[in-house]
Amino acid sequence: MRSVDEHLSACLSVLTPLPAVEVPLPEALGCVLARDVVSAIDMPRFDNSSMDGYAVHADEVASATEGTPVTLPVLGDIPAGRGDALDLPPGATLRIMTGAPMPAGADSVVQVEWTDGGTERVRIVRASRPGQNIRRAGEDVRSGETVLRAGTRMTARQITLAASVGVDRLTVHPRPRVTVLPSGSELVPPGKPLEPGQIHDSNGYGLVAAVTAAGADAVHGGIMTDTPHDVTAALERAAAQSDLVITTGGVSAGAYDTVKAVLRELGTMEFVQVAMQPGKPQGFGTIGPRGTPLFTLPGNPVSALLSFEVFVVPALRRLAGLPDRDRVTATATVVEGWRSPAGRRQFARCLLNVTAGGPTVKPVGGQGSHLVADLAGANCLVIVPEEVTQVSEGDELPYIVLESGS
Ligand SMILES: Nc1nc2c(c(=O)[nH]1)N[C@H]1C(S)=C(S)[C@@H](COP(=O)(O)OP(=O)(O)OC[C@H]3O[C@@H](n4cnc5c(N)ncnc54)[C@H](O)[C@@H]3O)O[C@H]1N2
Ligand code: MOO
Repeated sequence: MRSVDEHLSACLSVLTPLPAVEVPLPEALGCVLARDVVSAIDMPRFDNSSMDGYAVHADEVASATEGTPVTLPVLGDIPAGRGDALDLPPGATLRIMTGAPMPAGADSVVQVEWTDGGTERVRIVRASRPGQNIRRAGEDVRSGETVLRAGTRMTARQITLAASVGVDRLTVHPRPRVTVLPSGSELVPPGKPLEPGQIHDSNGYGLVAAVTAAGADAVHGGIMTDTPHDVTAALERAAAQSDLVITTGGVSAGAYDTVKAVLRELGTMEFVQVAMQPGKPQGFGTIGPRGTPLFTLPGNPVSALLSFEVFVVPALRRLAGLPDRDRVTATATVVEGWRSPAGRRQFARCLLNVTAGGPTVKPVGGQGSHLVADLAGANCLVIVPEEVTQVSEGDELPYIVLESGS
């Protein structure tokens, strides 16, 4: 059997980031920048007020208190967006709004709460230091500065920055387009009645959700029945339309394991047994004229979703242009033991509890590959090394956090 790490390395070795494309800013969400973003402007663009108030000469209001207010004439208003060059002469104020450009000569802003709010004359009851309530040109970003580096993933924060510096198109690695193809003649979509021997397709729905949660674009390509013609047509269509294809089912030792049979003809595939539990039967390769990567995940729903976490999430990161990442960042103390198969790395569905004494884990019911209710109740996967057959209370084990269900 191949180790988990060997199989992951073999899959990743044929994957490279998707070719860069230029997209409108809103479409860049979730994508990884392929080119640096350089600002052509200072940010703020000009000295401006951070408060609604009055632009003043600080030395003229230095003595202002509730008991000894300073009263000055108000020469006019500067709303945000006013663009004409204004001067503040000595002995006067201009009413100014948040974000409005500072008039030449003024060196401070008194916020309106420290005044009587007058429009002809204003009574100021507190001093304001030089520079107070002024946001300086270029203090955030300098013109010519690289504000976002290639390799950065675009979230709402980076979109805000790009928009602020006026960039409306970005060069990015696109979000991978993924087609999920569940296989099995017993499968019926949820919402449809079940005839004897039939079950609902859960892998198709679960994996589309998992792909989306991983930041890629997913489509359910329809259920493939166990006929070679159906499987061939679905695989060829998916390979032509996608950057990655995921199938489930039909790859172990069954007489009707059609996916495996068809792919032996159609693609450059490797079917292996991986020393893990769940997720032993795995396949990876490329199909179609574009060499579209393809994962054949096992059909058992728990096996399919956990294999996705272990192998497909790193593959999607690679295609999206993100660096490899070790998802194990901590260990937790076991508070209730369980058994693990000899010679296989177990990904045990557990409940993680972060306590004052540190994180603890305990198993959620059974570890069978068909137990989807227990899977839904888990919030982490504890990784039990290949040589361990009994996990005991007090053991310290690494874990992967799953997306929170609460
Ligand atoms: N003789 C052997 N039998 C099996 C072995 C083995 O080594 N020798 N391995 C077992 C393990 S481990 C797994 S995992 C499964 C994987 O089998 P397949 O990938 O070929 O999947 P299927 O046989 O098509 O289905 C397995 C199971 O999962 C259900 N299933 C399939 N697709 C879906 C779906 N979209 N939604 C919900 N449930 C699905 C299917 O009905 C079966 O119950 O093989 C073991 N057998
Ligand atoms: O290895 Mo299978 O994936 O346990 O059920």
